[in-house]
Amino acid sequence: MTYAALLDQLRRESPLVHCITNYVAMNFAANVLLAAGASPAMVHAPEEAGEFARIAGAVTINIGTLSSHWLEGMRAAAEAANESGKPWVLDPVAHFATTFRSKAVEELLALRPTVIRGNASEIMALAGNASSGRGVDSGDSVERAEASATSLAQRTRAVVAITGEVDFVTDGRDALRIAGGSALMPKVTAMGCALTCLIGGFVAVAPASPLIATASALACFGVAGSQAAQQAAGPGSFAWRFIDALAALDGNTLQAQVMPA
Ligand SMILES: Nc1ncnc2c1ncn2[C@@H]1O[C@H](COP(=O)(O)OP(=O)(O)O)[C@@H](O)[C@H]1O
Ligand SMILES: Cc1ncsc1CCOP(=O)(O)O
Ligand SMILES: [Mg+2]
Repeated sequence: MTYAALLDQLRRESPLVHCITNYVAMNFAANVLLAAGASPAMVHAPEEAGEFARIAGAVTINIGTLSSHWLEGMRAAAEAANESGKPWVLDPVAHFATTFRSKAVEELLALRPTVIRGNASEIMALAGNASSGRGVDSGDSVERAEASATSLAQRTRAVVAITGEVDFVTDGRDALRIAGGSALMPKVTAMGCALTCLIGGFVAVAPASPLIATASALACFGVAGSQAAQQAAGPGSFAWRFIDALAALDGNTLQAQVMPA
């Protein structure tokens, strides 16, 4: 299965991706999924999140703007995804910052996500190691977090992706690095959150290959990010150029971004 073939499949099947993401990210993440070829739905109410998860191809859960009410919706969606055999992706935004967040993430981890995607500080802290994260932005390098990702993947049996200058993804045994992107990406809010939603799109079309599916989403961001940065005057024009670049992405460019770690 090539990365190009997976992108083709995503565009052809346009999977319904049930996203529980934060208020900051909702609009941008939905536009990222549409540009890539998937069909996003932002649904977080506990009254309907479980029911919706059953009709989606995958679920993504992001704790960026958490409240008790949202957490109830997250639990319902993750449980329904598990019961109906759908993959789900966890984005533990700034989970180390408060007791409420860290307890919520512990609870969600116990529901066995298929993929976990975070920045280096988030993944180091999730593996129980000291990190220099402050709020939603990373204070650590991907390289420093790689051992944490491997141990977290082995403990949780999830695929774990760390994003940053060069991304790293592992299932606890095999590992890949994904190059590309731009230093403008951490200057645009919700880039990481939107990427988590796109991972949901790829695992929806390749649920049996979560490592390759996750690497495909990371490679899409790598290529589109490098292309958008060539013409961008700053973070504002980068953001809309990035959406355009994703929509125009040539799948044959993806393979060159990925190397074995
Ligand atoms: N310095 C960088 N150079 C190239 N790409 C980057 C850089 N920092 C982040 N990215 C890319 O930005 C996207 C979001 O990652 P990141 O900023 O780590 O997430 P988060 O917003 O969760 O902290 C990923 O595709 C990642 O590869
Ligand atoms: C600024 C902010 N505050 C709470 S969630 C959020 C968005 C963070 O997005 P990302 O982690 O993708 O940069
Ligand atoms: Mg960010």
